[in-house]
Amino acid sequence: MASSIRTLNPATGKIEKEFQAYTSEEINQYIDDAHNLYQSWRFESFENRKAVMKRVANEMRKQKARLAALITTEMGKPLHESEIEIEYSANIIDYYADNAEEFLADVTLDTEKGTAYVVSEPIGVLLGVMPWNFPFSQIARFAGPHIMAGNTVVLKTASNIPQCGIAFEEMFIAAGAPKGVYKNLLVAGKDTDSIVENPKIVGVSLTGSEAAGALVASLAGKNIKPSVLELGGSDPMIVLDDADIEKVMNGTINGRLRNAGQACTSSKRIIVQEGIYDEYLKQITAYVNNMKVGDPTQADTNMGPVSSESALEKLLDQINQSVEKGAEIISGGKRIDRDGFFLEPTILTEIEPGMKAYDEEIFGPVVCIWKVKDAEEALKIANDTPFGLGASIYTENVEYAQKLARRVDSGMVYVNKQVSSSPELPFGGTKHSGYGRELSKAGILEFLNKKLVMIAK
Ligand SMILES: O=CCCCC(=O)O
Repeated sequence: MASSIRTLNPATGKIEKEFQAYTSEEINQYIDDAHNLYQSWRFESFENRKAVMKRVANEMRKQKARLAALITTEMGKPLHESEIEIEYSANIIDYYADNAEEFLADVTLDTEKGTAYVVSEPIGVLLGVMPWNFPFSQIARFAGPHIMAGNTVVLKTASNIPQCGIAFEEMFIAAGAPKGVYKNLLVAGKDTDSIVENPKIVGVSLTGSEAAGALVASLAGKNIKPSVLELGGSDPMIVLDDADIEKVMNGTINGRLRNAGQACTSSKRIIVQEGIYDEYLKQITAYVNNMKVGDPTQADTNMGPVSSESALEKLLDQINQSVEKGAEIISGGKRIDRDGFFLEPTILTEIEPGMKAYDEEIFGPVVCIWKVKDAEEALKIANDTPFGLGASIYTENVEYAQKLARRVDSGMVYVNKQVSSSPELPFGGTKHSGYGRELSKAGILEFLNKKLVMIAK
């Protein structure tokens, strides 16, 4: 039987490598190793943890070309985007190596009862369940903070990027990290449940679909384990009449078409005020019609394939079903006739509730545009979603943008820029986009025992 853990190059449609899933004995052994190492790692000095993690980040930079090629082969993003992702991943790891000690310093409390302070202690072995769309940076933002905090981690990546998962672990081996601090688990999705339930796993962080998140979080909850969920999104991008069209175009290109639109924080609903609508539609149509879509290893390629045949089929179904119900295709809308899983970059307008383009997350290069009378109508559409990850607002009236930002139901609002991430800025959502935060100081605080020490007077 063919393995479900495999590299299937989405640019060619060819299987390049298959992997055998670990047995449950192997999985348990690796979790035991992580648990055993935790007994000493938890008391390791910040200086020593930092030295290990700095070497991991350096290895990543040294091996950037090989790692970027693996990302592109396994999930299809253009090579130049993969290289940026490797740099970014190394930066995240450096950020926590440099700042963890300060973030986790004891906090003295004001009390008349005596001397009291809170110590931030690690809690044990954490499971990360990470997706394919950013194979390295998603792991970095999990492993970087929590290993620096003194936890140890095991990691399950999506089944379509096994070589990226293995390569991430190789960075730790090359850095001389102690065995057990980081372990990649080659396991199929169905084995995740038993890992969450393993008594030596004390917390889980998942980035992925709503369905996967609900399942993993319910198992974690049943076993009294904390979880962080970073799930889907249908981020609104509100464009007001006085917006700078260049910023709006940059925001659309980087915020909707980068990574072939396969980002949780992609601007999936672009809501444009009527005064700037025609100019925007003209410019975005011209851009989309001139995009170079194709081989992601070529330097001049703007967009590669989507991740899989099933992802492509789902996108085509979402487009076609919406069109049947009255949505209009301004550009694209079809599969590109070549090997691999390529979708024409697509522009859709006239989208109404009841259409998949309105009701569902569109995880691909489909620019969905709404025309609205004013900011109030824009806000109504923006908040009409079960998701609440990010949002962006484009206007030259920054004061007004900040007022609107407080009325958007989301975990992040960017003004005059696409939603993105940065080591020092918190990342996460509300509603069905999940809970908890990654990155920044907030990210390292998720899996800790905040222990009170109180010395009575
Ligand atoms: O799919 C979500 C990944 C977030 C992308 C980013 O880090 O900007």
